[in-house]
Amino acid sequence: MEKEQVYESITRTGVVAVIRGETKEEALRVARASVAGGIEAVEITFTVPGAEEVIRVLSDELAGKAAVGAGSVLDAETARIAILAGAQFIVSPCLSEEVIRTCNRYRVFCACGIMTVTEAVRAMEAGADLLKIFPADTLGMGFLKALHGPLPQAKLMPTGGVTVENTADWLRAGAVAVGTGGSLTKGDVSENARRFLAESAKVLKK
Ligand SMILES: O=C(O)C(=O)C[C@H](O)[C@H](O)COP(=O)(O)O
Repeated sequence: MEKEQVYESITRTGVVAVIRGETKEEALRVARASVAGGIEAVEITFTVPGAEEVIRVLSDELAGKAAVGAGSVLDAETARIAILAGAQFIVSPCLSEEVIRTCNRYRVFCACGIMTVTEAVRAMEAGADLLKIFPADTLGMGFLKALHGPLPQAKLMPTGGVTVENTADWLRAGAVAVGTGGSLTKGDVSENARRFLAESAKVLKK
């Protein structure tokens, strides 16, 4: 999947599902239910045991329906393992130039965690495709808006503490998408996904 298509998958609905299950089976179930609810980008975190196997299964099964990525990627080695398993995008919670470099070596979309203006600029200079504001609930919407002052070109995806209730506010504040884990994956996942998408549609369809 080309980088542009990944960006489209992430921003069409504006919601990325962050999947952090205790087992492979749970991760598969939650990812499938998220996509059944309309989400088009799922991030399998590397805290899931056997995450690369989950990525391998889903990238095949969900082809044409959703982009399948890897999350909690902390180093180049993990990025390479994820890419070999078929990950179409890589997400790290922190700024790691070696992760960004590895992604670009294989032309794979890279979302990189940032929490300061300096990190945002470094991530863009290193070639990150999307900046993940993390942890978004700690930094707040004011941080996102302030960042867009000197850096209007930055593509921002707040993650951490994003809920159905605040999704539209984050998008209105200027985010191109949000990443959500706990609020999506507890209870009826497909129904939660539909509720998230109803909120993002209020902003994105205008
Ligand atoms: O390191 C990563 O891969 C992360 O994305 C960190 C968190 O798992 C997400 O920020 C989800 O956070 P919640 O939506 O608050 O559950």
